[in-house]
Amino acid sequence: MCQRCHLHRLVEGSSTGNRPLSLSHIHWSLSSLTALFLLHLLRFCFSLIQIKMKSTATQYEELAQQIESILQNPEAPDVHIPDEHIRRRLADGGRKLSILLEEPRHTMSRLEHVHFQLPLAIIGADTGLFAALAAESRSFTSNELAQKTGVPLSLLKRLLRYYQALDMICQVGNDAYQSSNVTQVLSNEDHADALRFAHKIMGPPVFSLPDLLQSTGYKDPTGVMPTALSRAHNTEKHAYAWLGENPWALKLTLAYMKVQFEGRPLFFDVLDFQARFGTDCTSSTVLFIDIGGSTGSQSLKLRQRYPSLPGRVIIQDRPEVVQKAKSALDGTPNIELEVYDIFTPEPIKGARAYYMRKILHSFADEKCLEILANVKAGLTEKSVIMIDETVLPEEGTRPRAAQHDIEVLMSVGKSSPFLFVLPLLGCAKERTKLEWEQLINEAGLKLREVITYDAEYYECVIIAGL
Ligand SMILES: C[S@@+](CC[C@H](N)C(=O)[O-])C[C@H]1O[C@@H](n2cnc3c(N)ncnc32)[C@H](O)[C@@H]1O
Repeated sequence: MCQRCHLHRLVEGSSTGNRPLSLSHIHWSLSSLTALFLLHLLRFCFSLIQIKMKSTATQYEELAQQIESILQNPEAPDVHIPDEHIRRRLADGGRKLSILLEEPRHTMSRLEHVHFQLPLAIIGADTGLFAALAAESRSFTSNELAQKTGVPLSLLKRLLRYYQALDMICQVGNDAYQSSNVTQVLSNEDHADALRFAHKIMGPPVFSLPDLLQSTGYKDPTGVMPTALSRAHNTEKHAYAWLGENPWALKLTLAYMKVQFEGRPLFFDVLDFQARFGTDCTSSTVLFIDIGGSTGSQSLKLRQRYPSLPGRVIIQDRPEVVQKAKSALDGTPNIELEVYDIFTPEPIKGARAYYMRKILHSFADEKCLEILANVKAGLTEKSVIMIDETVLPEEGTRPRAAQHDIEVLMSVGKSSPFLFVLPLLGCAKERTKLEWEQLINEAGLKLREVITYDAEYYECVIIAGL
């Protein structure tokens, strides 16, 4: 008897006065009722899941089609995403989705080969292949490219295969290669130097990091000499002193520093410097001191942004960098250069703004306190210190900032050998808001504001004063 009939009989029997049902019978019948109910519920859920799966599958199919159509015609006007926030959500989502969809073999292949990309990209730059492709918007045959680069066809074809597979160039036909947005980026000489920095300067330390950490029992190596970088380059010097003695490395490092800020917002985009710090200035007012200002990109942009703002703009840096800045800023009016060591008291008093971008992240807390004490010596009531740095979120940091933190972990150490035996005392690092607050308080300064100007990279300007 089916469960439905049994239920019918049960109801019928009790209402017609038939033979009374025993307790065990009733119990069994109730169980059957429950089972029947569950069976129906299960069927219902299953059909819902089927409908849902169908609609989800349709949605995925549609999404895949949309993505494919964007990829087929990346230059189409509707592909341009003017809203930066949406662009970032799509890029982040795409990257995370691609990883989420990986089978184990994909994960392994990605990690096993990720380090091929950098040296291969450098080969494309060194041979002039990327520059040749980027010079014209048409496609090229492999023969044409072999002639332009001087790379034998047999090798070139293998390189071209790799570059198209890794999306560094486009292949638009059997033997037709064209530049893409990535090729354009890689064809620029400053960009190639930044890649050479990542390869020649940061490559050896990062590959030796597992052994180094293992040999020290995974002690925090930041702020400690020797660093992964100093060991890999066989020097006892701090990274900046080593750069001073190696012009080839300084050239690549300056390119890297320059390139990493290209196309990104500046603090002036959210903070009106003139209105905040530039009132009542005369030509003799010291307006802006760019401490560790390198070849002066920020000072230059400040001048361009406020062309009629009077006052002195001064870059202070190490001697070899000031030398480079002289040629980089050749002929730029209204920007002065001064050799200055941040570990000595600031020689210029009463500037409106003492600005430091990407300086303090290279030093351990106690070194930062020395630097801040030196700057503080120059402050008056009207002065501010502007610390332009990454302020790491406590959760969900994007790759770039997290990678940068590892970069400073490998690169910069203390100059005091005494502190080598006290490794936990300090660390050069990207800092969270709390860590910045603690550092500024400890320096005896008042934290006035933390202004985010580049949310994608957590870049902020931290304003402090007396
Ligand atoms: C990471 S770079 C930042 C450069 C520049 N502020 C920018 O954001 O593009 C650090 C700078 O600090 C400078 N620097 C390092 N040690 C220094 C010292 N002891 N005295 C003065 N400048 C120093 C370096 O030469 C370099 O230009």
